[in-house]
Amino acid sequence: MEPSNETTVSIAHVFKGTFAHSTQDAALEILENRVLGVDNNGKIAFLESGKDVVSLSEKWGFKASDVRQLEPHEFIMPGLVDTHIHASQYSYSGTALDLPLLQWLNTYTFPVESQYKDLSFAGNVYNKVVKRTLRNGTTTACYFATIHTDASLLLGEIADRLGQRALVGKVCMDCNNSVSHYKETTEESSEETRRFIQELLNKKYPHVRPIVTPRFVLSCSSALLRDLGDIAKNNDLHIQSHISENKEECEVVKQLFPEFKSYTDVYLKHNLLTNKTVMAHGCYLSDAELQVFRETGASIAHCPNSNISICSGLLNVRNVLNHKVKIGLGTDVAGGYSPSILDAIRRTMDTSKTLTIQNPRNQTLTFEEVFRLATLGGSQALSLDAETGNFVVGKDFDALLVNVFAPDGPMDICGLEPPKVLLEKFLNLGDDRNIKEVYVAGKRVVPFADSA
Ligand SMILES: Nc1nc2[nH]cnc2c(=O)[nH]1
Ligand SMILES: [Zn+2]
Repeated sequence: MEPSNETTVSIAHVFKGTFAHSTQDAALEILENRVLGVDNNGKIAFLESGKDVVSLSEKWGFKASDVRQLEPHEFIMPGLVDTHIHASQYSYSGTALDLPLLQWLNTYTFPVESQYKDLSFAGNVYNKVVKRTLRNGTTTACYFATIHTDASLLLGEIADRLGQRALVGKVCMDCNNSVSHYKETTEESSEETRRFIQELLNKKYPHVRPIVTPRFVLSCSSALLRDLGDIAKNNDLHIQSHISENKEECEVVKQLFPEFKSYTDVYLKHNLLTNKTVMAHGCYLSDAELQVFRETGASIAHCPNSNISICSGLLNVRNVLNHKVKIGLGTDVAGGYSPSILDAIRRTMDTSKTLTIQNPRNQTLTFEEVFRLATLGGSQALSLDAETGNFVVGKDFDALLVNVFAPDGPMDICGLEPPKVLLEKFLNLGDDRNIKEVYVAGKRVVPFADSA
């Protein structure tokens, strides 16, 4: 399309039909008969009434034939945000769910992760996990890789090449009593983290950034935690780790760090809780700890599949929301067996309903609230909501084009359904067959390019 005379920006895509997204005020806003334009920088240029399409075409310089008219059973929603996923554990997802956390790490996780020293092994799995998550609608992923710097850089390169927005973490750990070859010295871990950050930033990938990644308190010495807190602070970087996932883990943290008020206090005192920190799980955080999250702006990645699959616990999301702590959803592959955030949505509802069964005073989350957690909530939890998360003019267009009744898909048409019903059906019954197209920053990334 030609740039219009009135503006230097040109329009790359125009969609007309139904849009569903969340805002701070509304967990679900359905916009029918709207027209949305995406500019050549991948940003949302306008979102207006469908009646204005002629005047918009004159203003922005696109032709009527450029408008993509959605079918009645199609809609566009924001891309899904996975706030916590171990790319390196994808190879054994769907297996090894018979042990609790600490034994699970020693028996399955550390031996597999140690293999990522081999770049061809790493490249093979990392290609597959990025493609699988993109196909399932994950436009933003916050990844743990392994301790290996070059393999972690390769994950960044693959996310960039396939067009996924990603935070990528080289895992840091200088304590490991069970699989002793899978750890670094304190100096190595800090030095390699610096190299990882520098080399990833030097690539100037537009949508892939480094995230400082102490594995968790039990894998890191106090000296390493302090170094990582300093590195994050000096470079204004994101931070991710795990917290209060499992009762045995919480007990061991208490024994090893008796001088700290709580698990949260250990991270706080090592400068690891900031408004760019995301902590996975948090099943056993006290109200006082949630208050610290609120004060620091740190967020929680809720990983319900993992919490149930390795019998860790049930996070009370309602209580987290009542404390005004930022929260998004995570798959936590491979503690969680599914790479899909649609699955995380369903497990979040199941967990919430389980808590209501246990205590009817626990107010069940609504599907609209969980939709927000999976989209805008995730972007807020990763402090990326200035760029993505919903359809606000000026944000990047990260979106899914959903066809609820895709041929050979999992749902049948039984009548004309309103858009809210179509969305609810997709969230509960849909899968990648319904995700016809995926866009990240205005670029169509699914279906994959022939070269992918
Ligand atoms: N679920 C999960 N919890 C952890 N805590 C420390 N490492 C891990 C991990 O790899 N997975
Ligand atoms: Zn995890």
